[in-house]
Amino acid sequence: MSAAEEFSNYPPEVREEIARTRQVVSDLHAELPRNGLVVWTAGNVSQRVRIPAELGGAADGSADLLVIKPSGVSYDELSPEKMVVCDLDGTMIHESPHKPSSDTAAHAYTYKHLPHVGGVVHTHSTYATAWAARGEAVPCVLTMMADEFGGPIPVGPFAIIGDDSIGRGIVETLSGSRSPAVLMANHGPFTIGKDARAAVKAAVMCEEVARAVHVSRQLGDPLPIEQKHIDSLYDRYQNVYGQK
Ligand SMILES: O=C(CO)[C@@H](O)[C@@H](O)COP(=O)(O)O
Repeated sequence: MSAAEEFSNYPPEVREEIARTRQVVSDLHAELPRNGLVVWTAGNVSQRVRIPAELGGAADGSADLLVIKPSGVSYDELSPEKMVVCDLDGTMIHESPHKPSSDTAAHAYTYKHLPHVGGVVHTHSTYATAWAARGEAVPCVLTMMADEFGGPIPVGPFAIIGDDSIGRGIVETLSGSRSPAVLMANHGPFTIGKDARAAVKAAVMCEEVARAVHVSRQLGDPLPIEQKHIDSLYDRYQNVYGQK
């Protein structure tokens, strides 16, 4: 079935955005093993497909879609055509031989309740998951943490996969934080971003700082950073750094 037939109830502009997003999400999954963030098929990436009101969307984003990987498929077998398209209730909106990721409900809940979020990533990266196993937030003791996370990386509640309890934990925890990452207790990191690439970057940085702070704590007590310095570092990195 062609993409046009697959999503024939959507206007051409939306079908084109779905196709583009499937390519983006498929390609970004390669970043997870490349950065050492996953083993086997653990972990997943999704991106929101924004549907503007003039094309049949809702002002609050509730009619948007999400594109996510198929559950349990090896990273080297992923392709745009295998990416699954769901509504923000986590329900597939097309015929596919593939079931969506087992974390689809968590991704969908996050998009539904955080309209600014355009990408979600979940991994089981070793050091971030070790902090999650202890239910301890990663303290903001590195300038890189102030840059990317604007403070500590918070811990979310223990939640069982399969319904929206993980999504609720992500939203409740991140709604009160500048951090784009949350360590779900006993499970692992979930990250958010303006798009999937930003969420993948947050996952890479989350693992890096979790490792660095862990190593530092083997040597002694890391030095705290004053809040005013955290705020100025965060502001610079978010608004000035790079080619902005
Ligand atoms: O954390 C879990 C399962 O506990 C999942 O993220 C992981 O197994 C990946 O599942 P999917 O292949 O995305 O269905």
